[in-house]
Amino acid sequence: MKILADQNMPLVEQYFADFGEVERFDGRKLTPEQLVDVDVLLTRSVTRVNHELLAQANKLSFVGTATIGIDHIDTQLLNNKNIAFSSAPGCNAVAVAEYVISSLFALSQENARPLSGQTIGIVGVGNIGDCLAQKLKALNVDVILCDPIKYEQGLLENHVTLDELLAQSDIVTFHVPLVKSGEHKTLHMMNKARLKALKPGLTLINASRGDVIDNQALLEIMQAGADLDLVLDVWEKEPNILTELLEHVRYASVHIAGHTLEGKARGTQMLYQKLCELKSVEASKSLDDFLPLPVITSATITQHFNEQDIARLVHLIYDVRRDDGILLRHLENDGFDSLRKNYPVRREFSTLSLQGESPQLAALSQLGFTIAK
Ligand SMILES: NC(=O)C1=CN([C@@H]2O[C@H](COP(=O)(O)OP(=O)(O)OC[C@H]3O[C@@H](n4cnc5c(N)ncnc54)[C@H](O)[C@@H]3O)[C@@H](O)[C@H]2O)C=CC1
Ligand SMILES: O=C(O)C(=O)[C@H](O)COP(=O)(O)O
Repeated sequence: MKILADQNMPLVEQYFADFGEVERFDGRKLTPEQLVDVDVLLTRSVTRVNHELLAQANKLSFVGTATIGIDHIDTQLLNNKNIAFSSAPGCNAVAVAEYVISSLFALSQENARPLSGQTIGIVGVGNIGDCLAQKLKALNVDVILCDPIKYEQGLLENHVTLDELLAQSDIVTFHVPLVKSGEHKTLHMMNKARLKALKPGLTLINASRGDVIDNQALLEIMQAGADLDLVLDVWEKEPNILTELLEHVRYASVHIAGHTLEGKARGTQMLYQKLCELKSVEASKSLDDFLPLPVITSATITQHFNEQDIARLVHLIYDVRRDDGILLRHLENDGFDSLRKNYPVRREFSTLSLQGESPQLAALSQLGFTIAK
């Protein structure tokens, strides 16, 4: 069996070598010729799997994307061609939620405004939005949710419309898929009219897909003096982003919100499990076999732990500001993609085991830290 895998997908050899020969490709440069005689194609979000790419795919029986977003895959085409398909739902939900939590604490410190007492609006309450909402409950913030699809399905008790959410929130964070048409279209859901109507001082976070916010309109309102704190991980037209926007963004990163070691590795593992299922083989390998020990494994916390101490603990594991700024300096040539490819190792909160007597342990556990027994 011949397996073709994106070069930015970790642990493919470890998981898939028993199935056959593994070859790597550059996600943005894959050509139809490379798919001749390939049985399994494993992608990330940057490879468009469409009619043109599959023109010479004579043996392809499985396509997997180690992502939750599937806007780069023509799933109808795969279905028509009888090619099995799988994404990796939930693989990076914790990572993205932790990216948001890290951003919230960084802004709270820099703006000298405690998180508790603020209202956070989450748009899209799937794997990520739900995980984030659970973590935020630990921090005494008010959370309001917008997800008309889950609400209509009876899967969400409280739901407000997007416009209600924008009016009521101090911080708004987007976790929707990119949907280009239909009743619940998300393409440019933050259009110029909505952007112009945002209340001064609001924080806008986008770690979903760049096209959810009209980037040109956002630039125009920022240039006109809009008072917004912007946290952008995703951009329209990646990797050729609207560079003028960068100077207006508090924390700018290169579509790495989901890139914890665990998040990326889980994506690979989920595709391995799917292929095992398709081939009726027992899935014997697991993440614990491959993940290295983190640099910091444990910490003791004191009785009088407060919100600022929690912020310090969060930033000990991941401070979003380590990823901000580098984008501006590395934009030339292959800057955006090379920053993604060479992204330094980032671990999840759960890799830190906490001990101590603090009443804050329950909240820290809810945030995702491990509590020592
Ligand atoms: N920046 C990054 O590194 C990452 C970005 N993403 C993006 O985040 C998106 C969300 O990820 P998950 O939560 O795992 O996906 P999910 O599919 O579990 O959840 C998406 C939720 O959005 C809701 N939704 C759809 N249209 C909506 C609308 N018009 N208004 C409000 N809600 C709507 C759906 O009902 C669903 O509950 C992905 O589709 C992907 O594009 C995901 C992972 C990493
Ligand atoms: O899961 C998704 O959807 C994502 O956006 C990924 O976490 C990040 O995308 P790639 O690393 O696959 O480009």
